Amino acid sequence: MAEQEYDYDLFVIGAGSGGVRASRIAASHGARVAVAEEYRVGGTCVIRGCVPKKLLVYGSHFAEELQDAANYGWTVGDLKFDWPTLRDAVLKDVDRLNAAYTTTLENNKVERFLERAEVTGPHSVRLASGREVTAKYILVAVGAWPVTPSFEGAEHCITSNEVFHLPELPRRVVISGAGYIAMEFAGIFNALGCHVTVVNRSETLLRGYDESLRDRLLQITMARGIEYKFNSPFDKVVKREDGCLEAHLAGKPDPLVCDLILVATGRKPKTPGLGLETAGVELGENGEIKVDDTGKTTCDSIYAVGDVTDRVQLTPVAIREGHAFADRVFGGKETTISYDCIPSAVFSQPPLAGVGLTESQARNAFGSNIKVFSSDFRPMKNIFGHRPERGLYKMIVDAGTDRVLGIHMIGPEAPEILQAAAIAVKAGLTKADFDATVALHPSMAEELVLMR
Ligand SMILES: Cc1cc2nc3c(=O)[nH]c(=O)nc-3n(C[C@H](O)[C@H](O)[C@H](O)COP(=O)(O)OP(=O)(O)OC[C@H]3O[C@@H](n4cnc5c(N)ncnc54)[C@H](O)[C@@H]3O)c2cc1C
Ligand SMILES: NC(=O)c1ccc[n+]([C@@H]2O[C@H](COP(=O)([O-])OP(=O)(O)OC[C@H]3O[C@@H](n4cnc5c(N)ncnc54)[C@H](O)[C@@H]3O)[C@@H](O)[C@H]2O)c1
Repeated sequence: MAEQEYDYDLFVIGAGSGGVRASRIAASHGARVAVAEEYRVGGTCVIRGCVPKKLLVYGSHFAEELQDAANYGWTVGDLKFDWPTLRDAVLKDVDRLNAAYTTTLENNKVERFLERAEVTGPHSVRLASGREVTAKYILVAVGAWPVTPSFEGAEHCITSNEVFHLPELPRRVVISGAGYIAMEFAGIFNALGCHVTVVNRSETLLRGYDESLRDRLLQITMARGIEYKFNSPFDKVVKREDGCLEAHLAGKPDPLVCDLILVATGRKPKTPGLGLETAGVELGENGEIKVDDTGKTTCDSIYAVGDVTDRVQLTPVAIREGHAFADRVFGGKETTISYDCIPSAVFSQPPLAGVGLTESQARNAFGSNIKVFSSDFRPMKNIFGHRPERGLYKMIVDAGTDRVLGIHMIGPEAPEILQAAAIAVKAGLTKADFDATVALHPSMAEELVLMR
């Protein structure tokens, strides 16, 4: 088929973080672009991920601020919290962003199909309406989907897809998993006054983060009232006649009785039923699309970006991959993405953030040739608020070159502070560079330049 015979230069499946960015940039390079979205423009991050989650974190954090306010001379009176008010305000903001993303596509002349699309060949896609369209290139940016392990009664549990729409705030919540979503929602529900039990099949929470920080989070959240059941896979869930749920855990005689069970046990690439086999696109064991360094799949005309490739499931990464794809294929720019030193954070309460190697990763890579600096401090805000909680910052340094290999922190505003510190780690700065920087006082961030 000659190039001009294609309906579009680019057809993007999925208008989420990666797909919207790729569509917009490809269109700005002059490509004729269309995008299909089966749910809502904006994707997981905007509609049911990062953004509404962060707003719930903000909303729930007032509990702590209001408690502390009396120490600062404020009389706040009777405290009341109304879940529907917060929920609806958050959902309204999601609508605003959904409209903003739609406008961006319109302004860039990207044609939108608000329906599901499936691949039918190397250059063709079928829409749910039955219409078949052709494109020189297809970009698969369909993201991932929550995984629910199969156990009896799993249909009574919810996932992060539903958690933003709860009709009422549950009194008792059981959360399955101890990763990002589990720890963030454990913090939100706990701050809003729900009784929270985190149930995990292993004894590790937040795998991949520095061990001492994870341990600190565990201690602080336990003191705040969150309960943990480790090494406890779900056996079954029973819905009682009174509407309550019983979570039966393997090897435990008594079930946990609760009002809501949130399953947060990971997300899997959303490739089932996508028709990728019709174009010879190979998948990996987890259903992820296999891509080369440029995002190209095993079919020359089909590319993939974001969570569907199951590399780093973070919004800024999907956005970079979408941008780089569009620049490379339609803008003639050779852009490569560096996956080194990607900063990340868990918006737990308190939050945790890290960049670069953890202490154990550094020991694996450098043996004993590393130095570990740490600051274990009680933030001024916590002292004044009569909170015993301590922050912990760690810096991992290559003893041979003095280069900072990683920074890891837990404490108030850790993600905000870490973003700036990540620039230094990415740039390869040394511990001496940190030491040479004058502290900004009084701040928590100053601990970064005071570790000796
Ligand atoms: C609760 C939660 C909190 C999160 N918090 C953070 C955070 O704080 N920071 C962070 O960096 N990341 C966070 N993430 C991860 C982040 O949301 C994802 O990494 C990011 O959205 C991935 O972008 P993507 O473009 O790959 O996919 P998505 O944004 O998921 O977009 C894929 C889109 O494709 C659509 N689609 C799927 N199949 C089809 C089809 N066949 N036809 C048409 N459309 C289709 C979907 O409806 C979706 O809109 C969070 C995720 C969750 C679930
Ligand atoms: N702040 C952020 O950046 C942020 C927030 C939320 C989500 N995300 C992204 O979304 C992804 C998905 O989040 P998540 O919390 O669902 O996944 P996760 O990979 O962070 O955690 C999954 C948890 O489920 C447990 N688990 C896995 N399989 C299980 C099984 N069969 N039975 C019982 N437990 C099981 C794991 O031990 C782990 O504790 C994350 O990997 C992350 O990349 C990022």
